[in-house]
Amino acid sequence: MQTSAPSQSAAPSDLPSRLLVKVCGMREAASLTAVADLEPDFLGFIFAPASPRYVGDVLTPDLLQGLPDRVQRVGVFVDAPTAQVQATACRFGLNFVQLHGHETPAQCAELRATGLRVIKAFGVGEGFDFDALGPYVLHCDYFLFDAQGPAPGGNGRVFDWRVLENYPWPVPYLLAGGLRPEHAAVVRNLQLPGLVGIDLNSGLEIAPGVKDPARVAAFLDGLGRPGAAA
Ligand SMILES: O=C(O)c1ccccc1N[C@@H]1O[C@H](COP(=O)(O)O)[C@@H](O)[C@H]1O
Repeated sequence: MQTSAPSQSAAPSDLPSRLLVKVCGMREAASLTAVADLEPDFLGFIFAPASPRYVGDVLTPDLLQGLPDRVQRVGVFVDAPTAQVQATACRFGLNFVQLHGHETPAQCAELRATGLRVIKAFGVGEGFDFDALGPYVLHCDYFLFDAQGPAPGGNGRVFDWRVLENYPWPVPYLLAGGLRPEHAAVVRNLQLPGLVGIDLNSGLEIAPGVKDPARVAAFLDGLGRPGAAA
């Protein structure tokens, strides 16, 4: 177990026995296949047009439908209308939506009512107000904590993870923000309440949206995940 859950967190039996790994910002077929072979728990696809990792026309539903079922497909959206998120999720067979903008608790609830699972992302800075998360607690499957930066996500910035020592809610969360292979050893030993997984993105790229499978493998190796080979 990678976490020490406080009394208000999910019961230990609800938490995975190892850190979940999401690799985000996948676009083209070659690196998608190579990274999927490394058996991440989630693969993320950016549906925010302003992102350099925007899937655009490069990603086809066929490409996603070819992924193994054990890999959860996550669509990342920034302030997109519910109907658009839902239609995209349906078209690409997404399991999760990651909401990386100013989406409300009501929108999280609406999307969850359609059967999608919801990850709500928050940018963490100094003096982060955990109370602001309260209205989201009943409507999200996971939270995701990322660094604040000029863009809504994908900034490649690491925040001070010690802020999360005071995490007070029962919703499990993923840690994101500028994670690179050299962080793996530290991440592996993090003891933060509620932490169940990590999200890897720009720190593992050859170019925006093109992941380097060797760097992904190196991170998984550093986490001590067996079977992760380049
Ligand atoms: O990656 C992007 O371009 C992006 C754009 C808009 C919203 C979210 C985005 N990515 C998410 O950002 C975090 C942190 O990424 P990084 O490691 O700092 O590059 C991660 O959760 C991505 O899913």
